[in-house]
Amino acid sequence: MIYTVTFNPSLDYVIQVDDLTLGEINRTTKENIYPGGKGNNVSVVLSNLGHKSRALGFKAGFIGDQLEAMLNDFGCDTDFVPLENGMTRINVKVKSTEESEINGQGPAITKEALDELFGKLDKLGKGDVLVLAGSIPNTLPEDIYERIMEKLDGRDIQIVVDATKDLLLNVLKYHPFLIKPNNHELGEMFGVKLQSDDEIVLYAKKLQEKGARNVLVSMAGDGAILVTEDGMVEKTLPPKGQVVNSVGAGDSMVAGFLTGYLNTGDYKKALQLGTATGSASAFVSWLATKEEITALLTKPASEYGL
Ligand SMILES: Nc1ncnc2c1ncn2[C@@H]1O[C@H](COP(=O)(O)OP(=O)(O)OP(=O)(O)O)[C@@H](O)[C@H]1O
Ligand SMILES: O=P(O)(O)OC[C@@]1(O)O[C@H](CO)[C@@H](O)[C@@H]1O
Repeated sequence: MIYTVTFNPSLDYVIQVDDLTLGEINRTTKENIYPGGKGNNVSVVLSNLGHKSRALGFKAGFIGDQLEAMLNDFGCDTDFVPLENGMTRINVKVKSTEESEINGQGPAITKEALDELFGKLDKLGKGDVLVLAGSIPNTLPEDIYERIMEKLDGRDIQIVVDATKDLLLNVLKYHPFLIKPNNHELGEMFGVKLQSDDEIVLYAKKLQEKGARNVLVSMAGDGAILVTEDGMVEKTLPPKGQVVNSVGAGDSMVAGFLTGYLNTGDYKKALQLGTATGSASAFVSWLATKEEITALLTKPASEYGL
């Protein structure tokens, strides 16, 4: 079974404001509300690609209830821990001449609620896949992903971590199956600005030296570079298209990569499917469907087990 964990899920309010001006009343020309949070997005796209998963995390207030209902409508199984106080956040994504995002702080997570989540995670075992994705509310300790991985260490669970800075660096000693920083996040972790593919590969390998098994570095419109545990270094370029909403492109890439890998056991195919899935989501108003993804594949979908 695949499990995703989103510590700070959201509803995403995606609005088009043609000419955003700070300090003025701005009017939208388009608005939509989608379920959000990185792990939840991975669950939605996995479901679109035919993989069942269970979305874990926390929900609070009526926004949390709505989030869960929307995820269930999109075919995702959820098992959220309810929080007694606070409200699941609403993240605002503004599409104008540029894309801007305002992400909420999110509700406080109590020790009891955290224990309940750990109780659910304790049931995972051999053959399960766990995706830990996104930021954590500032009420939680920075080592929370590390604690989860320490608890699950040695159970033969394939763990994917999509996080930044110390949240990611601290888990590497537990040998995550896959990590997916983008090129900016990779540079930030080492305090450098990465200028070339060679530099990206060099720093991806440094993350492997610290314990990561496979490192997938996404580069938005420039595609992605994968460095695998068996020494393969592979770059893909994204298909051409018009970006409509790139929120969730990275999460889609993770879902596509996992699907490709689980269906074929082939890292190269996983990278190709991951790239097409990321781009397919960037080219539509929300996370891509299977049809939208397969339309961007250069080989028959059956080659990826779809
Ligand atoms: N402008 C674009 N054109 C084509 N493909 C894109 C574009 N932006 C993203 N993608 C696809 O999505 C993948 C992931 O994108 P990106 O590197 O932006 O991830 P990210 O930074 O984790 O994104 P997010 O946090 O918004 O989900 C890219 O490797 C590419 O395949
Ligand atoms: O605040 P975080 O956890 O870093 O990111 C949250 C978020 O921006 O990530 C998703 C896209 O990847 C959105 O659905 C969501 O709003």
